[in-house]
Amino acid sequence: MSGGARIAVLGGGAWGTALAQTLCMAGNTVRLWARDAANVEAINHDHANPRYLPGIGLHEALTASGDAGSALRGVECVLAVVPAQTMRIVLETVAPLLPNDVPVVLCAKGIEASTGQLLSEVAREVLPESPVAALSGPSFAHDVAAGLPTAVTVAAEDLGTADRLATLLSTPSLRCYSSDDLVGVEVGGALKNVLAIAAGAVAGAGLGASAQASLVTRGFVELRRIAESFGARPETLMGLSGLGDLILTCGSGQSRNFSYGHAVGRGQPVANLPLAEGVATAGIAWTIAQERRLDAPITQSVVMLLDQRITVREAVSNLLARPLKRET
Ligand SMILES: NC(=O)C1=CN([C@@H]2O[C@H](COP(=O)(O)OP(=O)(O)OC[C@H]3O[C@@H](n4cnc5c(N)ncnc54)[C@H](OP(=O)(O)O)[C@@H]3O)[C@@H](O)[C@H]2O)C=CC1
Ligand SMILES: O=C(CO)COP(=O)(O)O
Repeated sequence: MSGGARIAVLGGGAWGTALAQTLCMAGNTVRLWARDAANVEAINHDHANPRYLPGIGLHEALTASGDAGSALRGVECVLAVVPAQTMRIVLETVAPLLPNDVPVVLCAKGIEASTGQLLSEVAREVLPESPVAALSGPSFAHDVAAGLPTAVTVAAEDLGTADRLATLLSTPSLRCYSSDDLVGVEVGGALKNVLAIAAGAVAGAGLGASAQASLVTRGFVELRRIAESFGARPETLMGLSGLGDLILTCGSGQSRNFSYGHAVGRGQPVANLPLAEGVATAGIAWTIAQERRLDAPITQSVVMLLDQRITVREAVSNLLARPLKRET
């Protein structure tokens, strides 16, 4: 169990603040780095992050800084909690400030759209000397920040590293399981966001709970197909970071990806909706599926929907009209 460690969190959004909060509540010293001065000010002086975590009072020991060097000084672990598409630039910013042996735990869920790289591959390129891990699983920031019970997986290629980090990052309300299937944990977390958009779109279009359940189930088949092509283990995909997170995000309006899809399904404007990681991941997931000749019609439908090449009803009609096949 966590307690007494110095930990840095990169990113002052909902998830970074929530993780910092639970780690502080467990007795750790957590310093959060955020680029937005108003955010830093609100965390330090009002013990709040009203933009990203409205209604949550933050622990008084949680401090923030706009200076990455100060946030990283003397830490034994770094949590990287910025959107997937900005992970590379943030890691590049902190690279000169980070001692080699300090592990970096990637907490974002996505695939880098410009390269098709997993975030662990990005991290290894930018921080070749740092141990890299990922934290993923069914966990809404608001729930974690409020101290509600949550379980996630912490994965690293070296099981000893994963075990140590799972111990370091577990708190009385956040239970961390360890795994050495880093790729499996990462890909499951990234792809479930694409499926959450699909589930939200079906719900928003009013196509019924049966359609939603079928879509999520067949979407999970695609997730497994694509993830296994990366070398993910089936049991990882059946765990917290795969099926667990799929159940959470494909069935709750609390999910930003589901909400994004819901707005698309209702024909509402999406321009001002909060971050939906699945938007960036959908295109690259479909590209990867095509390159590897993997059947992924739901992923393809999400891409076409987001490009406004098809409506939700047309997408679902097309899926239903595919040649009948055995359930594999
Ligand atoms: N929210 C949740 O419930 C969960 C989120 N996640 C994952 O965590 C990741 C982050 O999500 P979340 O915290 O919710 O996102 P938010 O949109 O709440 O916050 C994103 C944060 O990242 C910062 N940021 C963005 N770009 C940069 C940059 N180039 N340099 C420095 N900081 C930057 C933003 O700063 P600024 O305010 O200045 O723009 C903001 O503080 C995502 O991959 C998400 O899928 C995982 C589990 C749960
Ligand atoms: O990943 C999450 C919960 O596990 C958060 O999902 P959203 O980004 O869709 O809100």
